Amino acid sequence: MYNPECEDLNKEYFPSHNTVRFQDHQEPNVAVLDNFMKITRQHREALFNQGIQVDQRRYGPDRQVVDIFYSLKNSTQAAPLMVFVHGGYWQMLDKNNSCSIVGPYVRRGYRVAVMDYNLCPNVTLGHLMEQFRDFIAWIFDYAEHCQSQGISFAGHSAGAHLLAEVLKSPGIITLARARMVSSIIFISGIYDLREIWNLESVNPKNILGITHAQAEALSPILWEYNDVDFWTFTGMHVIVAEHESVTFIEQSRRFAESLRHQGFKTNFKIFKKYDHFDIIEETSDDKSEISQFLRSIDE
Ligand SMILES: N[C@@H](CC(=O)c1ccccc1NC=O)C(=O)O
Repeated sequence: MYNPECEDLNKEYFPSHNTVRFQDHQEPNVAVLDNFMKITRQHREALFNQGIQVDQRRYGPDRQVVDIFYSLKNSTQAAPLMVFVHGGYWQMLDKNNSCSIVGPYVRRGYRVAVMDYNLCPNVTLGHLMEQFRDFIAWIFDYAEHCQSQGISFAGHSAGAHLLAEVLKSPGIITLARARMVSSIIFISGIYDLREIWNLESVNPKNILGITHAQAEALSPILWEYNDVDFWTFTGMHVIVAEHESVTFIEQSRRFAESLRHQGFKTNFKIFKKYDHFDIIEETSDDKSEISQFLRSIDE
């Protein structure tokens, strides 16, 4: 249990119920989510008015596609690559809601990959994580083909959970590949599935298709990582917003502790004033706290 004083586990695991914005709305939780959907779509549209190009690639059947954003003006094929993995409890959202981070990185000369993945219940969470490994293999092949100057990964919420796979993919990650990765940014993630696998609000009618044993096996906070020495030069950044539930903040803190304890170079930070949603929305704004932080990682 991450919040010993918790009265309602559903609220702990429903980020929209922990916002302090939209308090003049009848249902702030609905308003914050509607706003997130609207704003993040606008962020994608705005990219095309700034002369940013996109190539669509496929890493598998169905929804397994990646958009690669770049600017013809200020990036070559060998530009550093930022890869973003969206959240939505493995059952909602897509790449079109997930482009807020693109503009600032492209303006700094990066290519940015924003991916879609198959959602539950079309796949089980176990199957989704296998397919995510296919994506990891694909994106490293792509980066090698482009001779990318480096790769960074960022994942939000359930996307941060998926990202932990990068650290645990023997056979895909070689020493040379790990050395290409400058940073992995875990944003407001969920790393322990033991409390949610049978929580009706998060996993209604078990649409994730997991058993208790799988919930444990699919929890990065419980993993023992091999090849930690591959990652000596990679910074792990576990960050979380202030206006999240105690459970979300504690999951991030303990995940960071687990990574650090196992030998990864790990930074943990709570972002004041943000909630689960504007911590992503504001990545579109070069001047925001979160964008300044993301820039500081590269310096
Ligand atoms: N139904 C959830 C939505 C949610 O969890 C969520 C929404 C957008 C991005 C990430 C989310 N959560 C975890 O992946 C809520 O109301 O908080």
